[in-house]
Amino acid sequence: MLLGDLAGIADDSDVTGFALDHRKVAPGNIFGAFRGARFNGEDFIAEAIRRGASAVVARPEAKVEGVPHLAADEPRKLFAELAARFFAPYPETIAAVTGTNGKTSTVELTRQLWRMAGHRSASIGTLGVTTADDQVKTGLTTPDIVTFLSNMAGMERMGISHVAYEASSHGLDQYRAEGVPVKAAAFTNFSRDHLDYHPSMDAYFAAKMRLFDEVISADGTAVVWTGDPKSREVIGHATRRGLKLITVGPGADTIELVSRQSTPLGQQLLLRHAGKDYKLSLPLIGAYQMNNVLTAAGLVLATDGDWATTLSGMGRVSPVRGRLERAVISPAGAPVYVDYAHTPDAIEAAIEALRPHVEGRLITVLGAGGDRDHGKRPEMGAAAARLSDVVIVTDDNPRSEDPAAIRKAVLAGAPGAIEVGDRRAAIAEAIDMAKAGDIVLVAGKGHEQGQIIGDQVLPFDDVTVARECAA
Ligand SMILES: CC(=O)N[C@H]1[C@@H](OP(=O)(O)OP(=O)(O)OC[C@H]2O[C@@H](n3ccc(=O)[nH]c3=O)[C@H](O)[C@@H]2O)O[C@H](CO)[C@@H](O)[C@@H]1O[C@H](C)C(=O)N[C@@H](C)C(=O)N[C@H](CCC(=O)O)C(=O)O
Ligand SMILES: Nc1ncnc2c1ncn2[C@@H]1O[C@H](COP(=O)(O)OP(=O)(O)OP(=O)(O)O)[C@@H](O)[C@H]1O
Ligand SMILES: N[C@H](CCC[C@H](N)C(=O)O)C(=O)O
Ligand SMILES: [Mg+2]
Repeated sequence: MLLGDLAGIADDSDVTGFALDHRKVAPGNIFGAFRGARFNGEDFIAEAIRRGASAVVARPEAKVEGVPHLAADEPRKLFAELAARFFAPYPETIAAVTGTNGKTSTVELTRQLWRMAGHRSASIGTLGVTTADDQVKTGLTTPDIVTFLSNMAGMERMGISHVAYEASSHGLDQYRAEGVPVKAAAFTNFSRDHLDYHPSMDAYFAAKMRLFDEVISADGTAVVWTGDPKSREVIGHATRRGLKLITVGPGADTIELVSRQSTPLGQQLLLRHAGKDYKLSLPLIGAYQMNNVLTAAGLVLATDGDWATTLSGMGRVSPVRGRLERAVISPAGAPVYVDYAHTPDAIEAAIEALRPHVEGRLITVLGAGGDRDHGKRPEMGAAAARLSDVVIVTDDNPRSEDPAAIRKAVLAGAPGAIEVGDRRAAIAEAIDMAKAGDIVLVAGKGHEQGQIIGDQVLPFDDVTVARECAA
């Protein structure tokens, strides 16, 4: 039986699919009724059955009448397991990436390195589903489990053999990033974010560690960036699970970063692998991008990649959209960079990446998102104020909140900063004040194509706006 021994389902050939939202139930679907942040899915069970649900996955306490009740204390987990069996098969080589910052970059760079090694590869994450020829948006970093599994299965049918995906802490916590055989899992770093959702930093870290404790296959390989204060703890999780281990970064065993020097267009690295030293010219600026390239290389080695091909690939990677992307050079000659930094640590990383290239002043434009972690706002402001010469605080997706109150919270950490609510006006002001030798950093939105105000999404692209302001 395809779905195994499911109590009460006599013939699972009647199962036509899986639905998480009762409005999407088609006859024969298995409905997952979960208690969420806004709704209790159990309230929609009767309606889902009226629409033809063939069974319902829900907590034992839920009321399910007329169709089999597949009960579990953690129904999202059971639903993921059953859906995973339904949608199989999947691409042969799947890798996952977790960490506070760098997931999108790492999955994208992994996809590129695999492709350069001759594989048909794809990535799933904040940028959507990316293949060599296409990019389709999903709206979330880790899509819902049905979208995730059906995309994975679809890619297998398209002949894609290698997929790297982002496992966000929300995704891991809600069992929406699993069910597929994960051969390798990477950890990038850990710092403050999402404390609106997770009750504490420990809970946030624990959500991420599910990737190593449960999601990755037992015979898989953990790839750990060594330059983070949490790296040792992650290695502990991997070791306890009996995973193979690849470490990359300072003092690492597999790819050791021996030295690094910024150059005008990138960076020169000295790497040590298997006892030998190798020079690498990386065509991307910023230490953080190097971290992500090495982590991606670790994933490629963990999935049977060979060193010579991977090393040569690293020298040819393309920039990741919205990550230290040079949008334009201002009329006065100041480069304007767009970067997706939206955590205190990322603001620091983005500014540090640009600092070696600044002769005059570094002018940072930033805001913080509404309906997200409030505590990170002053910390983001403080990081920007400490490391920049001029800070302009503006709006970044206020969502349902009062934009002025969000700016006030950011300004609390950046007392000398200039406040310009309208994002276009803020970018224009930064570009106008920039002189030759200065650099402008527009942080927070990266690749995003809209400004979310209330429940409206107004078209907005930092790169385009910067070009228009510089014209
Ligand atoms: C807080 C959060 O993560 N919420 C996600 C979660 O929703 P939820 O389970 O809490 O859903 P809910 O709206 O309360 O509804 C509960 C259940 O009732 C069902 N329902 C609801 C209404 C109805 O009429 N009928 C019905 O059946 C829903 O389908 C759901 O199963 O599961 C949904 C489907 O899987 C997600 O769409 C939703 O993402 C919301 C929109 C969101 O904004 N999420 C962000 C915070 C997020 O997940 N971000 C992460 C990290 C970003 C990063 O990379 O840093 C991401 O992975 O994108
Ligand atoms: N390895 C890293 N270390 C520190 N900061 C980083 C690192 N990688 C990326 N960043 C910062 O984080 C920003 C977002 O990068 P990226 O999109 O790759 O991360 P992410 O983990 O996918 O983010 P999200 O949680 O929003 O999906 C970058 O623009 C940069 O400012
Ligand atoms: N995945 C992140 C993206 C944040 C991007 C920033 N522009 C914001 O809106 O805060 C989140 O949903 O928290
Ligand atoms: Mg991402």
